[in-house]
Formats: sequence, structure tokens, C-alpha cells
Amino acid sequence: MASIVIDRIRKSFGAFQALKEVSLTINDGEFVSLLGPSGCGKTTLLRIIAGLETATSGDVHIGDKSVIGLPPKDRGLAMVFQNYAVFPHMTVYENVAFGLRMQKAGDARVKAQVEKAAGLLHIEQYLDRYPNKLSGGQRQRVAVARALAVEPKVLLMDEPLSNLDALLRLEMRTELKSVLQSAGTTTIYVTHDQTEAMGLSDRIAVMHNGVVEQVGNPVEIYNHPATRFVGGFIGNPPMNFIKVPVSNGRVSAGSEQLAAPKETGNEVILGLRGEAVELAPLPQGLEMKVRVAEPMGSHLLLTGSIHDQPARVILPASETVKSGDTIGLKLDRDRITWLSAESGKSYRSSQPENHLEYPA
Ligand SMILES: Nc1ncnc2c1ncn2[C@@H]1O[C@H](COP(=O)(O)OP(=O)(O)OP(=O)(O)O)[C@@H](O)[C@H]1O
Repeated sequence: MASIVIDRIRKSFGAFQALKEVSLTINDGEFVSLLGPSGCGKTTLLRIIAGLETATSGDVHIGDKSVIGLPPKDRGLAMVFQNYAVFPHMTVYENVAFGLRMQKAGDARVKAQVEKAAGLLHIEQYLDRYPNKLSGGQRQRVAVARALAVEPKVLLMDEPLSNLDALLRLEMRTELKSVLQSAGTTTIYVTHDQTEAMGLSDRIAVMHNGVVEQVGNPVEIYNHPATRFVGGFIGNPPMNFIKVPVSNGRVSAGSEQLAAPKETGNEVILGLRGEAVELAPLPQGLEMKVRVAEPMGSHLLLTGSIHDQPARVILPASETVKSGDTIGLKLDRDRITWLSAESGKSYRSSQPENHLEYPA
């Protein structure tokens, strides 16, 4: 069993609190991304799990035991970091074998494991080469193969694809997902790239200023962000946030009336995904002034304003809206996120703060 329980972890650097109280459970075999902007604490949390950094308080369990106080090598995990250090003076074979040799594995086991990992990462044909004869993507594969060769219970990865160009990155992302799915490794993956997190993860923990703002599967997080920060960070274009007046518990969207959540005051924020709208003839629908219309081939991207607030929506490529037009937008009611005008938190979010569950 290689679940990971992060229990109320705090980390301060002097007076600065890098992690405020982070709790998160990663189930056995699950792929969880820590996603957030630079400086939110992702790497610090990963380093605490790895044993490379000491928490100010809190506990980390891997499997059924606390690993606080254990050195990294005794935690049963493997790591792949951004600067995927492959050893230049060793062949690919010896690079992949490195962790096994450290464990004093016998030659037969080393050979079997190296061949298996090399097969998974499609680097069998390079085993005799030195890393300087490999491309960046191939070296990246060697680093991942080296981590997988020891069959770790837990794999920690920190921006492992960030040194690759865009196309290679996309290719490696798909490979990585397929390899880790078949190996059944519990994985924690640090990234600030939302597309990468969405594509790879079973669940994503969105971090901001040293706290986890939401944990959920990619679709939940995309459709039901718990906070304004999460809705703005995930999605391209980001979610639109339009502050609108509430009157008698209702919000007008042109001739349509929408029932607002009961808890709202005189104002509420409508969180609208750019594609969760349809073109409607005025005066029906919410009025949008289109400043720029960009035909993207697959869709039409419109940038402008709704209620004098910036907005970006996506319509089918076949629509013929032009820059300067004023249009009506019919909203998909099931896809509206209602957020508090004061706190920026979603009303329908059932996510308790510091959500914590221990595996049975
Ligand atoms: N050793 C340290 N001493 C002082 N401050 C630190 C130290 N390590 C990290 N920090 C601070 O803690 C905060 C979180 O850093 P961390 O590296 O975890 O962020 P991150 O989310 O991984 O960002 P990035 O994507 O840029 O790596 C940052 O403000 C950083 O400056």
C-alpha cells in the first residue's frame, strides 16, 4: 500500500510562511498534480514529502507509517526533477541501473529491471550510448527510466518536462501517462502548467499562497472551481467573472431571469466558462460588446465586455460576429459558477478547507 497522507504540514522560512496548513491524501496508484503559480509552495511540499526539507510542523505518511525523520533513501520513493541529471560519464544502461546498483541488486535483477524500464520508455536501442549522444527528450526518458527501474512505490516529479520544446513535451506527456498507468505507481507531479496537470492527473491539488484551494479531478476543477483563483488559473481562456446585481433573489441576463443562490447579498459574481454560452438575438441573453473577434479556425474567440467588465467567449467557427458588434449571450445555466462578491468563493463548493481523509 503506497498511499500518501499529508497531514497539516506547515513550513516557515524565517517569518515567511511558505506552507500554511496543507493536508492532502493521495491514494495508492493515483496520479496527483500539485498545480499553482510560481512561489505557491509546490516544490517545498514535494521536498518535504521526499525528505529533502523539514516541515515546521505536521506529518507525512507513506503507506502505513510516518516518514517524518526518515532520510530520503528510506522512504521508498524515486524522484525526477527539472534538471534531469543523467550522469554523463555512464552509458544509458548504467544510468538506468544506478538506483538498483545503490540497492546492491544482483546482475540478473539489474539486467531484467533495466530492460523492462528501457522497454517502457522506448530507449532499448540507446542502452550502450552515452548521454551526450542523445536528444533532450531521450535524456528525459533515461531519467524517468532510472526512477522506474527500482519499481518505487512512490514517484515524485518536479516539472520534469519543462526543459523540452513544446512538441516533445506533448509527446512525453502522453508517454508518461501511459507508462505510469501500466506501472500503477503512486505519483505526485509538480507543475505550473495547467494543461499538463489536466492531461496527466487523476486529481489536481490547486495551490495558492501556501494553501491548497481545491482538490478534485480535472473536470470537476474546470467546471466547478471552488474559488475565483482556481477558475482564473485553470482554462484557456480563463473563466470570466462578471459582478452583477441581485434583485429579489434574481439576476437578469437580458430577458432571462436566473435564480441566484439564497446566500447572496445585493451582488454576486457570475463565473462563466467562455464556451458555456450560445449566441442569442438581442434583447435576449446577456449583452456583450465585442471589441475584437478572432476566427481561430476551430472556433471564434471574442474579447470584449459584459456589464463593463472584461469578458472572453468562444463561439462555433461558423458564427459571423465581427469586431465592434454587440451581441446577446444565452448562458448554459448548469455551467454557471456562482461566487460570493465578497470572498470570491463558490456557493456550491462543498469542499471543506483543509480537507483530509485517511485511507481505510
Ligand atoms: N530555502 C528557502 N529560504 C527562504 N525562502 C524559501 C526557500 N525555499 C523556498 N522559499 C520561498 O517559499 C515560497 C515557495 O517556494 P516553492 O519553491 O515551494 O514555490 P513553487 O510553487 O515550487 O514555485 P516555482 O514554480 O517557482 O518553483 C517562495 O516564496 C520561495 O521564495
